[in-house]
Amino acid sequence: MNYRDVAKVGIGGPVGSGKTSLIKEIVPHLLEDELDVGIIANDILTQEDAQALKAAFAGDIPDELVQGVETGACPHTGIREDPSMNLEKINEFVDIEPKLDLVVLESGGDNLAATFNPELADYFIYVISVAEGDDIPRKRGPGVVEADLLVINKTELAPYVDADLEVMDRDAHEVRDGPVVFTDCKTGEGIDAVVEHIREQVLFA
Ligand SMILES: Nc1nc2c(ncn2[C@@H]2O[C@H](COP(=O)(O)OP(=O)(O)OP(=O)(O)O)[C@@H](O)[C@H]2O)c(=O)[nH]1
Repeated sequence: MNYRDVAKVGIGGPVGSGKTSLIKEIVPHLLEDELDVGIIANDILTQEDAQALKAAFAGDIPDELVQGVETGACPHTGIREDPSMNLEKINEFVDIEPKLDLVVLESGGDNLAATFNPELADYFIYVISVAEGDDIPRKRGPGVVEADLLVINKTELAPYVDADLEVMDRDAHEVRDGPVVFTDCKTGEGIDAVVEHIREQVLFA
């Protein structure tokens, strides 16, 4: 068995939009489904996201199945043009845990153009934050347009940053055909809907 048999969910989006927080919220639901899950965090030069995720899942996921990939200057390159480092890491995971069901891949901060190579992610979730401004969807970034699922996070911050969620919803549906879910990782709002999409589209497809 190798990485080709393991379901792979890529989570991308601009710096600070809430990718790590989303993983912390969705993975416990997948573990409740008794799935064997691995996590890879692509980061520029540090292991910061990987360390945060290791700490979050200590005792629930073996340490060696929560790993960082240091991509150098541009994480986007690591998930798009040359996914080999990530694919090697997934193969290492499968050697460690042959029953592995799913790998969640986070791509560290990048611009609106970050998308996943189809070989690396069967399902691509793009996370933007309400706090980045309600005009983000209509800028038609490839992540927003092409992702299998668009997650618009930090909804409770909308009143503080003058963001109109209805406008974001309308614009998002105008620029893309796929689903859009609004989430708030602080309260857990919308997390069930994200998990349901993963179950339906990736795990039990
Ligand atoms: N208020 C609020 N804060 C959030 C939410 N989601 C994440 N945050 C906060 O936003 C900050 C960035 O969240 P992360 O999950 O680290 O974002 P990220 O996209 O993984 O960041 P990078 O890996 O640096 O690109 C943290 O301080 C989180 O606590 C949310 O739904 N609401």
